[in-house]
Amino acid sequence: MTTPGREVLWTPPPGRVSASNIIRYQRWLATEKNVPTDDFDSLWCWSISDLDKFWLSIWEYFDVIASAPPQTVLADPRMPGARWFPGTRLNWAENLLRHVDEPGPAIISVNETGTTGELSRAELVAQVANLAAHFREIGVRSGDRVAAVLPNIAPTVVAVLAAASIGAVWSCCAPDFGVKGLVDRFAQIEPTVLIGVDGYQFNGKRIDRRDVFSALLEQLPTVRHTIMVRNLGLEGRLPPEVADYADLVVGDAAPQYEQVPFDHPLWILYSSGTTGLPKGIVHSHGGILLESLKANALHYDLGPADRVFIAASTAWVVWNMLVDVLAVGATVITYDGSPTYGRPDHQFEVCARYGATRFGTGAAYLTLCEKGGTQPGTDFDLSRLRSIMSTGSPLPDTTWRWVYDAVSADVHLGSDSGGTDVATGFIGANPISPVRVGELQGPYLGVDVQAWNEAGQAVVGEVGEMVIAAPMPSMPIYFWNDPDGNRYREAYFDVYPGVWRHGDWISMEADGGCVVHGRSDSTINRGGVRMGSADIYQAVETLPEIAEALVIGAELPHGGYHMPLFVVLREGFDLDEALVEKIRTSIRRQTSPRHVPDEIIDVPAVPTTRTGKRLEIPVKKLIQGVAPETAINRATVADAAALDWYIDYAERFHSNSEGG
Ligand SMILES: CC(=O)CC(=O)O
Repeated sequence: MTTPGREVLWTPPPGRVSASNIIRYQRWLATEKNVPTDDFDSLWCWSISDLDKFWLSIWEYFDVIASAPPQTVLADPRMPGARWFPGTRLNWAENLLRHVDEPGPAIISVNETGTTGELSRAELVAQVANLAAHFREIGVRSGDRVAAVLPNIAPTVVAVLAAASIGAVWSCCAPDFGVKGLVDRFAQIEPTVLIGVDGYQFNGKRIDRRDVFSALLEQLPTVRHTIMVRNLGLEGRLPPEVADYADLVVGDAAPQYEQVPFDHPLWILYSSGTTGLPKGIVHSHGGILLESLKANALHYDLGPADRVFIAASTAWVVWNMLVDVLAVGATVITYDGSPTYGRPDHQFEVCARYGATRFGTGAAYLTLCEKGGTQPGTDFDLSRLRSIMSTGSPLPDTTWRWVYDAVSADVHLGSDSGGTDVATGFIGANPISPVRVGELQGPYLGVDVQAWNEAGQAVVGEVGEMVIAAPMPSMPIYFWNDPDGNRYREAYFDVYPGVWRHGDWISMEADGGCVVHGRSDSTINRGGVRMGSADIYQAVETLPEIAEALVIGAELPHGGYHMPLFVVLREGFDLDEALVEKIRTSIRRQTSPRHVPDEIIDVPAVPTTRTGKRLEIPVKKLIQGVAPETAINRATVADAAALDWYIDYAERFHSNSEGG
């Protein structure tokens, strides 16, 4: 539901606005390019009205290192297949490692019990150069795939930079993946190098993954070279064919960067793959570089004095976004362990201890801290924290308020929505507009984002399909093993040819902000009224009795419709009549009577992907009678046992409806 005139929670102080990168960029645009803009909205309007000038301005303003300067910006604007900066040659890693003379470390490595080390900027450059020299020595060539199963630790950052520096294509999974999940992804891309880890830690336990590494290797016949990172320092010698990472990053190799075409593949990320084999999403050196310069400097206001902490799994695109902060010279704080180690607000403890100026996390984590009654602003010294990025799912209104009450009254809280598909946001934070409760501050520069009604018209103040009407440089260059581009087209362009449909419901608000209402492909459409699940979660998950919820609407044979709401109760509560009524009332009041579900069911857990997205579509399919093996790929589920309850429920639901 859109609410006009949402309450302003934070207004950036004038001194902070005038010192921001985006204001400096605006001044430069006015004086050097004769493009005067007054505020964020006018800057955004200009950025999408002249994509060529906008993206060229990003290239020039940030002085991209390249061997051939751009002659043309957007050579072909058609989607899919837009062609950016043809003829230029550059390297993403070279541009990320250029800030070697700035003060402060490049990487601070943290695990559950404290710091495990720091890498200076010069050390990072040297380690990357030595690992890259090893890759060259063993015959890895531009375009070869380097696959890694590594946690969020410094060697992972070194390895992605080293692979990219020679033009090899990087692909990483987190070490908590099982063998099947790893094979599903890596067998497709036929890597020549596999980098593994002896183990990782989680909640005080040291988890040995050497068996998984061996089992994976057996199923990847293309791998010619293996490297092990001894993260836990587990006893025992490595088999002779496995190189020890620690030996490969020392030496005196000079940095050397292979300059590649703008659209040369940088890394392969994966779609969630909940209903099929995960799709390999391929991004380019140039696209990711320009996007990270723009987003980190202009939207997140980061520079060399910043320290960015995100305890993201390496399987989540947000980890790639963490590495990308090196593009503006910021320090990366990596984290290996449980994000809630010892106490729910442990991540704030890490922010305080290591002086993070920016903290990125999932909305669900902030809500967990809120529900746990934590007061990080009182318990820890968060005086250096300037901004928080909440992403992954919409942030409930109570959590927006909690951040300002319990974390800091003077922090720039941004809720950002984008995805693996573009390795950035489409809509989210900017440092010069007010922060309003429940609202993303606005579109990202250069992103022609619109909400379309059913007639395909752009609407304001109404819920519509989120579309991106013009290309962005960081859109995928292609999907892996998709020679005719069919899978790419089906993923984004099957509804509106030539226009990217992302699959989210949003509203563009009259005040310039945006609201995300949930996934449009899991839309609840009851009697012709389309509703986003996020509005229902907002009404339900703010109740103290409810820990989490999942709602779906399933079209059934013969025109039937079933809309169950699954709730996980907090300890000490029962789903009695009174609570059922309370939930219904909350939904009715905060949304509308049509949003009230048919049934409210107490469940042990909400199944999610490994990156914490609720599995609405697979659960909907189960309830529509799709066989479990078709409805869901279990290897992609964070806790496969959580799903079994829904499989049983769907069976019971079907036998009851057949019987009745
Ligand atoms: C930036 C994002 O939107 C990250 C995500 O896909 O969760």
